[in-house]
Amino acid sequence: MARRAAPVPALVDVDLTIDAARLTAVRGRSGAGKSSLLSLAAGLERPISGRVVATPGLAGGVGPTAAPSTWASTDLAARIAWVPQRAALTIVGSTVLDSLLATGRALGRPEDEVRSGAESLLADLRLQGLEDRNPHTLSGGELRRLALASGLVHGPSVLALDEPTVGQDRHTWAAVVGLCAAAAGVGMAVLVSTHDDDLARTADATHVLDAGRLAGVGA
Ligand SMILES: Nc1ncnc2c1ncn2[C@@H]1O[C@H](COP(=O)(O)OP(=O)(O)OP(=O)(O)O)[C@@H](O)[C@H]1O
Repeated sequence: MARRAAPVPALVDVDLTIDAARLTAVRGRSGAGKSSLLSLAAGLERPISGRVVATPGLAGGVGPTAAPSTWASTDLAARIAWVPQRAALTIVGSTVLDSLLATGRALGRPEDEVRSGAESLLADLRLQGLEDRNPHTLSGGELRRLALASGLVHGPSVLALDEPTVGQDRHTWAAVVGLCAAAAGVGMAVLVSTHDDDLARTADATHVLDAGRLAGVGA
């Protein structure tokens, strides 16, 4: 019988502040802990020790010395958008447009605001013309852009994006990166994990994870 390996922590001693109105990138090798960090920052998982906190001005952070968590007392889903690598997880409607409207409605935004926001996101992300398509018929890159639109449609305060530029061509890459910058520009705390040097160069701050530890600020 195979012996069970001892558990290995995905993150160790991570102390990171994610600022509002900034694009923060996390880089690191495959398996370094980037997705785990995003998942903690988005409140999807709890750390074994330490805390994930949000402050009223909406900086978020992960760290052992942070003040008591306020996430529990807030409408978490409305404040945070998490767009995972497996984008299909975030798609909830029967058509592309429906999926955006459903997300916006579920999070309590007024119908006209949701609709105009959805249409504008589809245009910004070069998805116009695909409104009536079943999301399952989209290409991988289209599906990832739709997931990004779903993350933005309710105007969250924190946007956590796991490798958002994977599968994009030159034009759609520019659309995705432009929207990430625009989200930070309107005050969101945008956190991206990425292997994409060009995306990392556009970030306001870049951190490097190495085997679960923050190994410094990278170029
Ligand atoms: N649910 C889990 N159970 C066991 N191990 C896990 C789990 N989730 C992540 N890990 C392990 O934790 C480590 C960090 O994984 P994580 O997905 O955060 O890495 P990553 O830096 O995002 O990698 P990639 O760039 O390949 O997406 C990896 O060794 C991974 O195998």
